[in-house]
Amino acid sequence: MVTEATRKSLLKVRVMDFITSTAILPLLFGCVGIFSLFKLLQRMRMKAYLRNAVVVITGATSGLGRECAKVFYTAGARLVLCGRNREALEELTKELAASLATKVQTHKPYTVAFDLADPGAIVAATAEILQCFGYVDVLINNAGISYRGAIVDTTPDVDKKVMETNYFGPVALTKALLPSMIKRRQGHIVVISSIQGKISIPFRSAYAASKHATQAFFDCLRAEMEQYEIEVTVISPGYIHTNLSVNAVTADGSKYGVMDKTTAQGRSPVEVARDVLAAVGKKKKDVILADLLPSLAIYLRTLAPGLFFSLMASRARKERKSKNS
Ligand SMILES: NC(=O)C1=CN([C@@H]2O[C@H](COP(=O)(O)OP(=O)(O)OC[C@H]3O[C@@H](n4cnc5c(N)ncnc54)[C@H](OP(=O)(O)O)[C@@H]3O)[C@@H](O)[C@H]2O)C=CC1
Ligand SMILES: CCCCCCCCCCCCCCCC(=O)OCC(=O)COP(=O)(O)O
Repeated sequence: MVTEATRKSLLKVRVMDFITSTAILPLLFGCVGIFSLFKLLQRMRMKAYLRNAVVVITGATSGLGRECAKVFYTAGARLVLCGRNREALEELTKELAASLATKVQTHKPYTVAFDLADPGAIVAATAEILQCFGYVDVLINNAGISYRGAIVDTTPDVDKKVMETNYFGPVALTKALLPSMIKRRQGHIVVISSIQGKISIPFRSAYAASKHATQAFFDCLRAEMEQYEIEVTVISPGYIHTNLSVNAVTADGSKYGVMDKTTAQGRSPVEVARDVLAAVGKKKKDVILADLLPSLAIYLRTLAPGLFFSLMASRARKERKSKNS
């Protein structure tokens, strides 16, 4: 009598016989080999792309920008670190210079302090960068500010401040660098948007609007720049553990000053910076760096907008209730 165990082991033997007597095994090894080779070539191309590249990073004084500075520095990029706080930029430069030796040659970063809300300062900063380096390979528009407030309470100045920092500033900086990129037929514009560039959640009107505008502008830019071989990467992260909520502006223009639970529980900026490096190295066009729920919410907004709007209205009710209690 044939037992269940014997039947199973007979089946195993037959499957193994089939695999070894046919071309499946060599085919399997072949596929794994080709895949590994592809990955190796991709990594090599990525490293070569960023080594010695002139990379401008805005908002390098803290959070994601600071971590991006570290990973691009380690990759051998020639960095231009931007922010408003000159001392913080100098401190980061010293920290990078003191970091342990890497496999590739590293370069002392150059720093430029300017306010993205000041169009004149953007023009001057761009002239300084181009005079110093001659060209820019990669611009990472990372600097940004968030906001918390109800639309009815929010002053127009607050709406403007958020739009200036998150939208008009990056747009002006990008436009100032584009002519030199077009001339070289080479360059890469990166922008750190947000999941809120794809969906809008209550009490974030100015922030979500600025990020939606960012997504739209840089999508247009990608299409227009294709003829010059200039790359455009839009990166949309979910919550990251930085000071974004602490630095957020409120309805009356004052600083929010609170580390929100969602922010505190967000991804580590170190990990997100690594993902940014990979996205840039692979010349990705549009990247979402978020958990499953925010990613699903983007599909829900497109496929079942009615349901998405109900969920957001209920979120607004809950938030209002918890504020009033
Ligand atoms: N943290 C999060 O949960 C998420 C963040 N993001 C995006 O990531 C980006 C980085 O934010 P994050 O690191 O989290 O926040 P941080 O508040 O830690 O960093 C913001 C950076 O922007 C700079 N900045 C702010 N305003 C200006 C200005 N007017 N001119 C020039 N620089 C300015 C700040 O530099 P300084 O003060 O020196 O000027 C600082 O370096 C932002 O675009 C944000 O929208 C996207 C999704 C989620
Ligand atoms: C098919 C089932 C789909 C279920 C979807 C349910 C809808 C859940 C809503 C989820 C909302 C996620 C919001 C994420 C927001 C976010 O990640 O923002 C990133 C930021 O920029 C953070 O800035 P903030 O200043 O708001 O902290």
